[in-house]
Amino acid sequence: MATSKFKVVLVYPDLLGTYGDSGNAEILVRRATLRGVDAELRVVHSQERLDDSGDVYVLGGGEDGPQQAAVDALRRDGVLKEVHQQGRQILAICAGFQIIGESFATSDVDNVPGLGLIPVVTRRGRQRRCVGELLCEASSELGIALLSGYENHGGQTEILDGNPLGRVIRGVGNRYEDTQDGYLSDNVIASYAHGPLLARNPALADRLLERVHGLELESLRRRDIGIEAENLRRERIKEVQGNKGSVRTLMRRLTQPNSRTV
Ligand SMILES: NC(=O)CC[C@H](N)C(=O)O
Repeated sequence: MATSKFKVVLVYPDLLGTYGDSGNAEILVRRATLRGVDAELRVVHSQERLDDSGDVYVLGGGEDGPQQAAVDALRRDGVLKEVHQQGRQILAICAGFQIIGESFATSDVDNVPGLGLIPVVTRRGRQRRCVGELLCEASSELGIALLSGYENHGGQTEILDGNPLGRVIRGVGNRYEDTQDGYLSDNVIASYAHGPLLARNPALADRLLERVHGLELESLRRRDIGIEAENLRRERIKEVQGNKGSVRTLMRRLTQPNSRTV
């Protein structure tokens, strides 16, 4: 860990906080605390210098204007790039995902330089916006069967090198041309899924915590978690399945023993 206390840094919630994405940071702190970890949430607004002693940096979604303001401020600040190079963990949703890539488009500008932390480019979509429930099969290395979320974006993201977070079962994800959502590397988890993503998929929060160097986690007892998170997850997955496909097949995958979902 960067210091003796586990620290989650919520990056610019004044600009990047659509659909309750700031909740991802709260969930990380909560699930660490439940395991006896001394954890702290540090909220940094866009007028402040970014805290460079975080273990996880959380970026949410945003409309085009705030997204442009956020990338300008983050470039000037320089800390996110530094901590990424040092291997600290980053969770980036939607606009946050686009910002950490090589470039993205807004409704006014075709090619806004991103921070260049991950090799993805986002172009303006020519088809309708991607709006609605998003359901993905998670990358097998995560040991989670399904990821549930909600997407609302115009940008279309192409991965130039590396792997997505998941394969899209329902919805669009990165772009219409393929069935990928997000990006996964040793220290980046990115996705188009709001929800917030970690509220709908607490097992992903745990995988992220497990990636933090030096963080010792006691196992989480079921009674500490409550059944709300599981119910929310099931309800959203069932909702998607109401439109198309077999509920039974998906529910079986959701509850399969090796899925490690909680
Ligand atoms: N929900 C979002 O974060 C939207 C991201 C970006 N402004 C787009 O429309 O593609």
